[in-house]
Amino acid sequence: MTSPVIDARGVHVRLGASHVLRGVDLRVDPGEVVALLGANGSGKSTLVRTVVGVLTPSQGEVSLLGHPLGNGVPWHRVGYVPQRVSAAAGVPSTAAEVVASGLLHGRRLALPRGWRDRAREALDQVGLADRADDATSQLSGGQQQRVLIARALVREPEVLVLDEPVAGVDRPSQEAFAATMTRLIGSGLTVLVVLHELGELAGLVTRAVVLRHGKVVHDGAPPRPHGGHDATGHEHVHPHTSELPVLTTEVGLTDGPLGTGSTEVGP
Ligand SMILES: Nc1ncnc2c1ncn2[C@@H]1O[C@H](COP(=O)(O)OP(=O)(O)OP(=O)(O)O)[C@@H](O)[C@H]1O
Repeated sequence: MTSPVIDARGVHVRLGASHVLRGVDLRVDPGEVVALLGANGSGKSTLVRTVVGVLTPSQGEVSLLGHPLGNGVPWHRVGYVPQRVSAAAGVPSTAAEVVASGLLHGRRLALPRGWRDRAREALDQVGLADRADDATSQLSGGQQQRVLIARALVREPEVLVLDEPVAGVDRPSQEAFAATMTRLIGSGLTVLVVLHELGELAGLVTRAVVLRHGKVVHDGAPPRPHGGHDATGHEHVHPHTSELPVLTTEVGLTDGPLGTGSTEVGP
């Protein structure tokens, strides 16, 4: 039997007074592309932050690449793109420098030889090679997000964990990102990705896990795009109504992974 790349069992996470994750099991096998879906506040970010060791479960166990979370995890084989944060915070740095910081891990406190070329190659994968020497503060929010994706890719990870990687990124950049992912997945990359809509990644996702109130309510086939609402170019500008087809009906839920009242879904 294949060893899972990500193996979370019976995970509970409490943040302050909130019991956010309530007994989550999540297994991701090599080569899978698993989308994590769910309404706002259902616990998606909390789960991925727990998987990459940012948060500690109050109960349950998490293994990554066969190692229980802790010092033994080969972090250099793991890429993580957090939910949208500015790549420009703190000390002023160029896009290439931010990307190169992805080459630092564990005890590696000095950049390896050739880091500039590697950073430039990673930036090229997200269509930003020409901005390598620009200060990140001069980049738009969407471009900064692409810098963070490049920072995760520069390690040439075996597993990539992404929290809404294309939120706020324009359609051409989403397409470029999907093309890069297609190539990496073709060469064996394993992916766990939080998404609000499958969008450009729909064709790549092999399985969907839907969270609701901190519990897994679906683990199986990804929802099919329905009525065109997940299609390229669709404008997500209006709220759900009970008559509208939602992703949720595809996965047999009474409430949607995107949540009633979300503005994500429409015909
Ligand atoms: N530091 C914190 N302290 C207390 N509660 C928190 C903290 N961080 C998150 N939460 C709560 O945990 C719940 C889950 O949050 P989380 O960010 O994991 O949801 P999400 O599914 O990723 O949502 P979104 O789609 O909006 O990004 C929310 O109710 C949130 O308010």
